[in-house]
Formats: sequence, structure tokens, C-alpha cells
Amino acid sequence: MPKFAANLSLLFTELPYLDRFSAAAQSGFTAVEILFPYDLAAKETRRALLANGLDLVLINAPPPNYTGGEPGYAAVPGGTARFQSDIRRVLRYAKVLMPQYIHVMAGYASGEEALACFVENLRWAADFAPDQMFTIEPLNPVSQPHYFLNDYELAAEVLDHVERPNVGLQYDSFHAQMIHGDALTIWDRFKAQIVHAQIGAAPDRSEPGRGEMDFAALFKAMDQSDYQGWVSAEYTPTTRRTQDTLIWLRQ
Ligand SMILES: O=C(O)[C@@H](O)C(=O)CO
Ligand SMILES: [Mg+2]
Repeated sequence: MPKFAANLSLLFTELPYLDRFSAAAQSGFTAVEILFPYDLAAKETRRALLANGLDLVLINAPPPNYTGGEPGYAAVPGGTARFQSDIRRVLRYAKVLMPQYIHVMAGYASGEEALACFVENLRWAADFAPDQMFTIEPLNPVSQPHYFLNDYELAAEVLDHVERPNVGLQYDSFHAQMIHGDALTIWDRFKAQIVHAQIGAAPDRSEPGRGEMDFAALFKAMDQSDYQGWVSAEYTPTTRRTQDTLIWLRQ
């Protein structure tokens, strides 16, 4: 079986933020990811990780979050100054939190100019923080209309242009299924570039086991590939208590 992590921005949200760490640990997780840890001083999140023996797999850039704001500027022509200052701020958090990955969000854009801008900005981030691993993640256009990075072919093209060992592909079964209609085939096609994976059912982004996807087949494919990374549960639980949706984990 793959090694599973819990996304604390979507899981255990029935609890206050700092209580989600112990809930995840008690459910058997040894690692978590937090999309936007920026509402609290980094040292408080660090303390919660340490107290519960949890590794931090991933955080997102940009800060603080995108409630009412843009989902990043990395591919937005004219947004480079904002992108660089966001990355600098994320790296100050990363110094304390030590996430394995920082997911760089592309933002709203389209076309050749946006592609060139995304490539340049990713190279800049990779060279500015050579010891930090970064990821990019295609998001489906139903959930994120007008988001630049909206398919896996495009993500692979971006990575080919970026040519940096510390920038890789973030796979998400929910988005892959929504974009391409077959998350398993997408895993098989792009697994060589995937450094981090997330799981959720489609079309409603609920827990594995529901919806149109065969998660047993996906986990088997992950196991049979060379993938050594985390598989993070990033879904919206259909019951009030997240714990009651973890049947897929116990199986
Ligand atoms: O899949 C998602 O929506 C997330 O992984 C993400 O980073 C967007 O905020
Ligand atoms: Mg995701």
C-alpha cells in the first residue's frame, strides 16, 4: 500500500485547526499537508506537528490563502514582482515548517505569454531555493475556471521547459478524473514526473470508495510503480466526522 497523509485543510475540519493534528495522528497518519498555514505564526503549526509526531508533506504558495483573492501569480504576465515576494514569504514559513514540497499555484491566465511567464517564474523559484522541492498541479476547469494549469499534457510541457530537478508534478486523482475522465490512465502516463500525489473521488471530491473511480486499481498501480512519495487524502468528507470516512484507509 502507498504511504498515506492527511490534508488538514479538507480533513478534520469539524475540529479547530490546532486540534486536527492530534486527530490525524490518532487516525493513524504520520504525515499531513496544509494548503494555507499562513493564518497562524509558523511556530504554532510547527509545535502541533512536533507534539503529534507528524511530518509536513506540503504547503501551497501563495500566502495567505485565496479566499476572495487570486490562486497565485506564477503564470500571470505582469505578476512577477508579486510572485517573487509571495515565494519569499512562503520560504520564511518553510524555514520553520520544513515542508517536503511547496505547491506553486499558477493563477488565472492563458496563452503563450502565460506559458513563458510560468516557466521563467518556476526557474527563478527553483534557483532561488535550490534545496526546496516545488510542485505544480493541474486543476480542473469546473472547480477552477480560468486557471492556467488545467491539464496534464500542459503540466508535462511546462516541466520539460523548466528543466530543474527541484520542480515536479503533483497528481490529484479528483482533478485528473475531472479533466481527462480517467485518473488511472493519467497516473500511468505521467508517473515518471509525479513527485507528490493527492486522492479524492470524482465528481464530488468525496472520500475514496465513492463515485466513478476504482481506487483499489489506482493504489495497486501506485504500488507497482517506482513511486516512493506520499499519497495525501484531499477530499471533502461526506459525514460530519472525518474519521467515519476513513474506511478506504483501513482496507
Ligand atoms: O487540489 C486542490 O485543489 C489543491 O491541491 C490545491 O492546491 C488548490 O488549492
Ligand atoms: Mg490537489
